[in-house]
Amino acid sequence: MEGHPLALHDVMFIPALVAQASDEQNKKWLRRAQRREIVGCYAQTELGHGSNLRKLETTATYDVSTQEFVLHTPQITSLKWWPGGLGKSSNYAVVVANMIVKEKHLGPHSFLVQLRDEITHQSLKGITVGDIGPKLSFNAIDNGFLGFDNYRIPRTNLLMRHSRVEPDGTYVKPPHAKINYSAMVRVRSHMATGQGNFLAQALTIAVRYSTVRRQGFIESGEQEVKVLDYQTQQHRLFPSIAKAYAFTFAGYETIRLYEQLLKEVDTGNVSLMADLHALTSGLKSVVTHQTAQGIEQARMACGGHGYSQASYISEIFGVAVGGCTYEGENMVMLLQLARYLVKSVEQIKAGESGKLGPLVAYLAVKVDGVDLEKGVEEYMKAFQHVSRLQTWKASEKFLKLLKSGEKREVAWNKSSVELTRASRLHTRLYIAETFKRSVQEVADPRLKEVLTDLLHLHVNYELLDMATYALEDGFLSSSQLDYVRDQLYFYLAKIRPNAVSLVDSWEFSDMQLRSVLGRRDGNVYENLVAWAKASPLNKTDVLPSVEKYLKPMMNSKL
Ligand SMILES: CCCCCCCCCCCCCCCCC/C=C/C(=O)SCCNC(=O)CCNC(=O)[C@H](O)C(C)(C)COP(=O)(O)OP(=O)(O)OC[C@H]1O[C@@H](n2cnc3c(N)ncnc32)[C@H](O)[C@@H]1OP(=O)(O)O
Ligand SMILES: Cc1cc2nc3c(=O)[nH]c(=O)nc-3n(C[C@H](O)[C@H](O)[C@H](O)COP(=O)(O)OP(=O)(O)OC[C@H]3O[C@@H](n4cnc5c(N)ncnc54)[C@H](O)[C@@H]3O)c2cc1C
Repeated sequence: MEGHPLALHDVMFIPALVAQASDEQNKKWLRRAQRREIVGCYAQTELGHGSNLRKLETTATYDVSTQEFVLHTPQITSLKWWPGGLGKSSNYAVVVANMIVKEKHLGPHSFLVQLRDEITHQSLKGITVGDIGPKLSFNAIDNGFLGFDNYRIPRTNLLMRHSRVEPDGTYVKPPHAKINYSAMVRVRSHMATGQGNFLAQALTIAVRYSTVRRQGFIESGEQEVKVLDYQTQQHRLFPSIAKAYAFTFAGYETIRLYEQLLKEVDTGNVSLMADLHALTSGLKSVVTHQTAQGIEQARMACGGHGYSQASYISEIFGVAVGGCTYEGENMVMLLQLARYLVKSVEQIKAGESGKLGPLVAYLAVKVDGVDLEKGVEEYMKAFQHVSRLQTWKASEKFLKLLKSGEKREVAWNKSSVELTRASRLHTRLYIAETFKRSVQEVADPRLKEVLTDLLHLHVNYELLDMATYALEDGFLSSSQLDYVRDQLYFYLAKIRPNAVSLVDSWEFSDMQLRSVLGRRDGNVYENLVAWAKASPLNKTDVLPSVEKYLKPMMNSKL
């Protein structure tokens, strides 16, 4: 859970080679990387810039006389900073640098760079590399810094699957300007399943513990109740169980799309790139945020013991919440999706609705009202309505500011909170729709019934959470919202008997969970005592600090 120093080798280094190095280059590098003869990382972010890639400062200047690139770190802010596995483990890196050929700045490009000697592992001359120090979590990963002092690499170390620099310095452009961002798009495509998994771990711990923990009464005179029987506890945990399933289903879809994109790009078709970028930008942001919230609620649902490291939930939280920042800070990525939404609105206004992609076609179709009692399809229409309403409002705000003479960037900034709201609603619609589609495809009728209950819980919870938007233009009445509330409480109670099975079905082993509270056998109290006794502070009855500090204080006459 704390991460692994070679994680980025598998998660980004190899995928960057697969997607960006030419077949010829990969004959040299890929097998070696796959066999772990070389260990790599993905070095893009710098001390001064992470979000705004166009302003990366590390330069790779082509020297036509030697047919080499000269990598250089011009100032302190240009140091690579954060890459996982860079500090101590990697001897190679895919380095993203601003490429300069014949004095022309050609923007960020990826290079394979050797950092350390393959035998001694010592850093090479011209390279400064090290670890950036302890972090909130992920402390088994050596996130690192890296500087170059006019460090030379062969021309052929530019990853040349999509763009090339010929020996004479002729630049051959890629088929899409952002094709070199593919390693990030890949991780973003996988993040919904990854985050769903983190949320599932925390929920497994909290739900199991909530059936062991007895406290208080619902009806007087009986045995104290399992805390999972409280409606508030169910409300805290069950909607997140639904989300963990929903994120996993949505993630399967984005992984499939990414695989499809890879194949299409290889045949020169880059048409899916904009759609997948918009989709994964929004999904990564919403999923990481809701996962962090869900894990924190799971921790609190365990009361005092949730705060102990014995719960292990704090470590899961620390790792998962990193996802709000890595692979694109959430606000920044929500605004990437917003660009796509605003463009879609502009297309509709220009009478080109027919050109809209399937995920945004609903923006052009108005619905007057819904009958929620008819079922989930009507909820989908309600989600579409709130997302459409907010997307149009935010877009109109931006377009009006533009028309009034504001510069594009200023108008964008003044509309950005509203735009991020639109992106979230659009993404939550996507999650609900993929959840619905996935449940409909389940073949086993008993499984389908339980998952359908979760789906109903999800759509009621989500609609209630978006109620402000739905009430704003009178789309939903307050009596409809009362119906949604009643449905929500109905499904909380209906799911209760299946709650443990729903979390057990994720099949985390005790070794994976590392939680005293979440033990499969439920022997929480005995093991909490054993865990506490094993604390380093309990190795001796009297600590040295007693002689050193406590006694002088206690014996002092002052
Ligand atoms: C089995 C595999 C497992 C996989 C992973 C599993 C994950 C599960 C968790 C397990 C944990 C494991 C370890 C943890 C790993 C952590 C690793 C972290 C790594 C990193 O963080 S790497 C660094 C990541 N950095 C970023 O993400 C930076 C964010 N910034 C950007 O991406 C860009 O700068 C930008 C997108 C915000 C803006 O780019 P730019 O300035 O160049 O572009 P513009 O804003 O001007 O936009 C111009 C148009 O280009 C389009 N665009 C941008 N990007 C793309 C893209 N990628 N694809 C297609 N199109 C793109 C914009 O939309 C614009 O289009 P428009 O038409 O003009 O609107
Ligand atoms: C655990 C972890 C692992 C990482 N691993 C790697 C790795 O392997 N390789 C690698 O290269 N990098 C890695 N990173 C770096 C990571 O990708 C960046 O930190 C991330 O992209 C955010 O960029 P930043 O730090 O520049 O944030 P900043 O952009 O400085 O964000 C600060 C604030 O500014 C806001 N902001 C910035 N730009 C805008 C904008 N245009 N509009 C509105 N608001 C804006 C943000 O929303 C945020 O609130 C890792 C980071 C972490 C935490």
